[in-house]
Amino acid sequence: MNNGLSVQGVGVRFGGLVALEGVSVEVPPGSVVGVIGPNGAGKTTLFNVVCGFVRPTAGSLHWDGEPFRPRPDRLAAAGIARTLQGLGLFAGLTVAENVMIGAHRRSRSGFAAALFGLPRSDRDERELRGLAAETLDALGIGAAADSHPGVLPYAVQKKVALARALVTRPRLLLLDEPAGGLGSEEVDELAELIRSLSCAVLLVEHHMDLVMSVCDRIVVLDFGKRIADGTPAEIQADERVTEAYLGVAS
Ligand SMILES: Nc1ncnc2c1ncn2[C@@H]1O[C@H](COP(=O)(O)OP(=O)(O)OP(=O)(O)O)[C@@H](O)[C@H]1O
Repeated sequence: MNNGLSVQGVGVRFGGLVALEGVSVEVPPGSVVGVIGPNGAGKTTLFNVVCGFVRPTAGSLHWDGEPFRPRPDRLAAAGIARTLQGLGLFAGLTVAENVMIGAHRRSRSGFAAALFGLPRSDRDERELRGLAAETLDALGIGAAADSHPGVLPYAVQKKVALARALVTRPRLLLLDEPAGGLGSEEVDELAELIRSLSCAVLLVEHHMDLVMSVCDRIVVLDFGKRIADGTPAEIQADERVTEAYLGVAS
């Protein structure tokens, strides 16, 4: 079994509807793997399986060679972080505090203790603040640390959500449509950022230019099945992929 994430033969049924059938995806350490496909192809369902939001009805997952039953609340401890389509930021907390929530697993007494000023949390809180500031700086938004998310442009809010994921120093980052709502310059910036990451990335995305420019490999889903898996050049030349997107029967 390879290191990294391995999804093997995964199937998901919602009642009578087959959302995924026999889908396999490998995400080796340090690689960027994209998942694309027309609307309803099963991309989000696959993402939710890896996050532990949806339990597969068939197949298996392995993480670093070990059988893996993901649970959303245990992802960070496993070295996996995610961002979701919605930003999920807390409007009443500052940007720094939002990012600190992502880092709380590194703290002994926990973010809640820091937030409510419980004993022995001072050092942890300082450590968390330092980590959050470092991560925000790395994303070029350190100046926004004390702002509330609501007053910031959408693209900056997306970076805050990304900082909250990256502050855990994950070995695998799961991104669900990170380009959604961004302008073309912002997407270019996002591409550069994804390329600069040292962790592995599983990227579910509609934005073809982004997927083609950052992915080492791309998996294409259609009606819940994997119809192609290859390099961006291979995927662009694959007739089955063009047919799936154009809705032409193969
Ligand atoms: N919780 C659910 N209950 C019932 N059916 C669902 C559920 N989630 C997804 N589906 C169905 O499963 C199929 C795959 O949906 P999914 O959202 O994974 O596709 P997608 O590729 O992410 O689509 P899009 O690009 O539109 O986001 C669709 O037919 C969808 O209606």
